[in-house]
Amino acid sequence: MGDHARTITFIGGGNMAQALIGGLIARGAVPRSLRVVEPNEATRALLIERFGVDARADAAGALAGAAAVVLSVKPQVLREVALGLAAEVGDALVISIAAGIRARDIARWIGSDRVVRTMPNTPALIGEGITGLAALPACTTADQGLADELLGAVGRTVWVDDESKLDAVTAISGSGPAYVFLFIEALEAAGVRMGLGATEARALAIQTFAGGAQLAARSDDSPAVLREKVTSKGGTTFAALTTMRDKAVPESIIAGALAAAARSAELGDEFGRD
Ligand SMILES: NC(=O)C1=CN([C@@H]2O[C@H](COP(=O)(O)OP(=O)(O)OC[C@H]3O[C@@H](n4cnc5c(N)ncnc54)[C@H](OP(=O)(O)O)[C@@H]3O)[C@@H](O)[C@H]2O)C=CC1
Ligand SMILES: O=C(O)[C@@H]1CCC=N1
Repeated sequence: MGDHARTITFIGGGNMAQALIGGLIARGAVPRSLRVVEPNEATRALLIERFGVDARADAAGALAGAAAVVLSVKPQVLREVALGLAAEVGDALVISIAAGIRARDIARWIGSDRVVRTMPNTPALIGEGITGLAALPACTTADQGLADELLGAVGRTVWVDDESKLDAVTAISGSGPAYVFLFIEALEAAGVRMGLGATEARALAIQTFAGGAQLAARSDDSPAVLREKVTSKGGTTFAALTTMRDKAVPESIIAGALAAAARSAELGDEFGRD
């Protein structure tokens, strides 16, 4: 971040807030310039010990002088949290990372139209995140720049032209790390079943994912062409892919992602509006 002393207040210090905070500090943010309002005492202790941030139980005064407030609580409690911040928000830009909840609902609750809705992911912790963002029209160029800088410090940023597309972003990259971990877990289990040690099976699976992803990112070939280059005629990969197709693996992945997007929209209906 350019201005290392700028105050950013997180409301909710759970898994995703910790990934963002860890990533921001690794990129040079001053720990004490990050405030976190977190009701859970054990989580507060962890935030202080691990990151050295200003963790507190009470939101009163926590937004004083803050450039932005990052709403990082579960969608189910966002309405209550935002209503409670209406008297505190002042000039702070409102950035939500909550799945599903629409920016206009947050704006109504918190009493500010300067709301940026975002969908980051946990690889932010190691600076390898990717975040989808959409801003309400009242946001200035500077507001969008601040949100981009904040989330861009922990990975890539992708602005979408229509906020509803964030449901799809959630299904691909927000929830996506969990699909990757599931795949790694399954490959590790397969390796163990074939007699490899768990440690070596995991190392093989993880490096294969990392190497495959990097190759896909850097190569001029499409993922489909790269896949064909692994698949020798009558060989082992062909045997694997035929079995995976028989078991509808590609369709299952697509169906899973569609379910995530549907749940995102549903969260907006269920816990948004009023
Ligand atoms: N995890 C992920 O990969 C991603 C999550 N998100 C979004 O981030 C948000 C948080 O998710 P996640 O970090 O996984 O969830 P967590 O449950 O880990 O974190 C939420 C934290 O907020 C605390 N909290 C509850 N009520 C309040 C309150 N009134 N004021 C302040 N803090 C409160 C919770 O405490 P307690 O546990 O005691 O209730 C908890 O520590 C969600 O909206 C989710 O959709 C977005 C992208 C990716
Ligand atoms: O599972 C969830 O609802 C959140 C949003 C994206 C990742 N985790």
